[in-house]
Amino acid sequence: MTTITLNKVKTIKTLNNIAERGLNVFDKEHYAIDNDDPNPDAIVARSYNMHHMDFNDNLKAIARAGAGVNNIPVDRCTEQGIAVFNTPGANANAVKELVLTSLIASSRNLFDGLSWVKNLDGEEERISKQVEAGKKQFVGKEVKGKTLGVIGLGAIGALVANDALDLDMNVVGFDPFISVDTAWNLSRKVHRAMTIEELFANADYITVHVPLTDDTAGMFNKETFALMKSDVHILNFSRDGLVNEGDMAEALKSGKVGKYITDFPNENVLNMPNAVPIPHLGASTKESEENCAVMAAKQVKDFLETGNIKNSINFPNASLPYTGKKRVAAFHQNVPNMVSQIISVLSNYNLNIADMVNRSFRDMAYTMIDIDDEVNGDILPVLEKEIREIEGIVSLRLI
Ligand SMILES: NC(=O)c1ccc[n+]([C@@H]2O[C@H](COP(=O)([O-])OP(=O)(O)OC[C@H]3O[C@@H](n4cnc5c(N)ncnc54)[C@H](O)[C@@H]3O)[C@@H](O)[C@H]2O)c1
Ligand SMILES: O=C(O)[C@H](O)COP(=O)(O)O
Repeated sequence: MTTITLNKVKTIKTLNNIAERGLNVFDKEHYAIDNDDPNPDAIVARSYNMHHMDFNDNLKAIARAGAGVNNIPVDRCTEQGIAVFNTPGANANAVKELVLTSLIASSRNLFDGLSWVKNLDGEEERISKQVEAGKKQFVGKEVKGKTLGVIGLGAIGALVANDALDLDMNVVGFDPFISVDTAWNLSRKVHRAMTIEELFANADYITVHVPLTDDTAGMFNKETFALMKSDVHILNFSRDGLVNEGDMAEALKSGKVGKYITDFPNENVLNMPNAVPIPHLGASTKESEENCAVMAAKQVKDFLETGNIKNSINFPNASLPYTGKKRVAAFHQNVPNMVSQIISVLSNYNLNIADMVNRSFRDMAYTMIDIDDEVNGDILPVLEKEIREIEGIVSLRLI
């Protein structure tokens, strides 16, 4: 359970390189960035693997400055009442640009050509002779008029799909859970595949933009390769676990898959001919790193200071204008009578309610209650103790 922190400097720990502009969101009067503090109030991270970490009792929030949260033990955070945030869309443009770059570059055999030319030596005249004689091995294909299949039409997939139309490609998209916002932003020229099999059957290039979950793990495997066109190019800027790499090696060897462009190099991929490993550069632009860091920091700061929640993946979104009145912020099980029990504690101390919000997300719920009256500091610890003792309360703050 978290403890109440009143007017003390809050500590933020970072686990990766976080852009300065983001860290500056935490003003020095109220926050310290301290990576050695064993008891931080919040963690800001990127891809750091947190599955092996124990979280301190005082930890209230973890912000992933980025999209994928498979590096965070989200269920354990929920059990401990720690809010986990990410930054939807903040790095989408950076990824889109690299996807389109790689799509064309690999189709034109640019990566192979570049490494070949770097190894040429000799006099200038000899080099140019070798170039003119050797370039035939890198004859590529134009993307114009070909079909791109986009799996996952979220922040990144939708941008890729729309821009690929401007390359005069036919675009087929598949996303059974597409959000209303994304659907509005998607060009009508993107053909909607009703099944993933339809997309596999028609695409010359496939790019995947879905999170790694139990449902999506290994979605590229020998059964699904069998449904694809020969010489299909597959681009994976999402996560390595989406691909069965043993099956991919076979598919590359047989020519079923012509190229495998992946942002997630590992020992297997480095040894696969026709794999193009990129060192996880999808989100690595100054703009994207700043967008993600600023968004993550603002969300954490707001949560710590007001209890308001935006873009959490395990707490419900909840917001109440913060007036400076004493606020009860409780994360609890989504079961009957929780709110009434909290209110009953307040009533016992004759405290009137100014405003409140209660939101639920799956099995959990979050309640914020603003107290109308000036609350005597002496009763705060008693209030805290009594509310914590309500069965089903997971974490509590009096802000
Ligand atoms: N390479 C990088 O640097 C980099 C950067 C950002 C994100 N990513 C990865 O890309 C993923 C997508 O990022 P995003 O910002 O577009 O996320 P997003 O949440 O905006 O979009 C994901 C989309 O996938 C869809 N989806 C989920 N399961 C699906 C399924 N089985 N079939 C088809 N669609 C499905 C969802 O409905 C959603 O629209 C992230 O989860 C992360 O793993 C990588
Ligand atoms: O999921 C993401 O946002 C990306 O994989 C980016 O990861 P990074 O922040 O470590 O570059």
